[in-house]
Amino acid sequence: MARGEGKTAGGARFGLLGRTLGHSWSPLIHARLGSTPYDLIKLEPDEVAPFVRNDASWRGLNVTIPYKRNAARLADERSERVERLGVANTLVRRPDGSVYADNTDVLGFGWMLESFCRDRLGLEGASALAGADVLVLGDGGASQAVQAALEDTGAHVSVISRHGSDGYGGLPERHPHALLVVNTTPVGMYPKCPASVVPERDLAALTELRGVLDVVYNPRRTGICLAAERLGLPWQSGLAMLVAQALFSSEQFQGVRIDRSLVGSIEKEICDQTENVVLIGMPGVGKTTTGRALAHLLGRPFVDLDDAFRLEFGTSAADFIREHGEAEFRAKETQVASDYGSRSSLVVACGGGIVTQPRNYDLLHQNGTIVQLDRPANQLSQANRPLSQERGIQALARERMPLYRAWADLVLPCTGSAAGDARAIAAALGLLAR
Ligand SMILES: Nc1ncnc2c1ncn2[C@@H]1O[C@H](COP(=O)(O)OP(=O)(O)O)[C@@H](O)[C@H]1O
Ligand SMILES: O=C(O)C1=C[C@@H](OP(=O)(O)O)[C@@H](O)[C@H](O)C1
Ligand SMILES: [Mg+2]
Repeated sequence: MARGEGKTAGGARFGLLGRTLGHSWSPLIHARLGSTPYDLIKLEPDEVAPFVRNDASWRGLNVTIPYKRNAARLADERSERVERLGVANTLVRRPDGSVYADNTDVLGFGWMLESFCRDRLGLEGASALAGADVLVLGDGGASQAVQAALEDTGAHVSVISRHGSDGYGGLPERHPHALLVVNTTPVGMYPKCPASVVPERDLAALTELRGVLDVVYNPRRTGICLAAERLGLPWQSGLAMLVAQALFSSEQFQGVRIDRSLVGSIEKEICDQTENVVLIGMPGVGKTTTGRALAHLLGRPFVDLDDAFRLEFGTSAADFIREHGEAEFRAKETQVASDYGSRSSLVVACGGGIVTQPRNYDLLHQNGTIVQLDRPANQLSQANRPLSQERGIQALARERMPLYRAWADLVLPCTGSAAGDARAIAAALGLLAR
């Protein structure tokens, strides 16, 4: 039996049951909710029934693929939601030893939908969706939970899938009145990101669309969320659903009501921890130096994309440009940006020309807050910067300053010390220890 670490002998015990469990936020979330110790429990199919039925050491379990059906079947009693869907993500061992199954994915999505409708769409709540057209993308397990929560609102739900009668082609023609789109497919999930199952032009053509929800939470902005953001539409990643389902599970594990405002604060804590800070700006402005200082301040890994380029291709960015020209450099620079942009919790310093390629924006913003360092052009270092030397700083600034501005979530006028700039960025992003 390949159990997770931290097993407790005969005591209260919580955990996530699955077959292949990579990194999971659930232990951290449940620690905040009071369900500890919370382990990752990896079992082979033949181990699941004996563990669930006979191992008296666990008190509460979350269950993930591929065991949600087993969980529903193995329970002595099922909630109405589990009876309806045939899948459970929550098991509770009662004092008499019997096992109760619930599905808090439904409740978690319901919570996310309710707060999205209220806080982002300005509606009275999800019940205001009654009669509205909602498109649910995908027809797998997550889709079942989303559909169940939407049914309760009275919305008119259309399930879009590859194999069903209602496919992905021509959505704007078939569903011209869609008000909300919910992605339940794994398309766009790390590491194959950013990606979207619906092209941006089709979202743009849905003229009554008010918002986009995704159940995927890594990266923070999937392809469909990035598209929504560009179209000026409210969007929400699946992190809210993840935290909310954990809260509803934890309530059942402990048999108490838990403060609902914890959903927002835990979600924010995870966002703050995982979102990359990405520095852009003119060559010589101080991205590399300030980036290193910021990483040190925050205790995070630092990646300079020019260093990563040298590691990957065996030559410095400057030498590569001198030898092969700029166009070839840009193609390779995008590969490097794609790799590091999809990771989490990094401080990333870009090369000054990263903004010349529009495709790089989604790669860096999917998981990152973009910060422009700004200082007067006459203060910029030009040493070993072939493009600054050939084209002149003023010409580069004319071309790039509007792009830096358009990409930046935050513009930082440099103060004169890298450590001071690092502190100013951390403070502006709310990342200093509270
Ligand atoms: N805050 C700062 N104040 C003064 N000089 C700085 C500052 N940050 C960086 N420098 C200097 O400016 C030059 C360019 O910095 P660098 O971090 O390589 O910029 P970039 O990565 O944006 O091209 C380096 O010589 C560095 O020591
Ligand atoms: O401005 C540019 O086009 C470049 C800037 C450099 O990075 P810095 O901005 O860190 O100097 C490096 O990526 C390459 O020489 C190209
Ligand atoms: Mg640099």
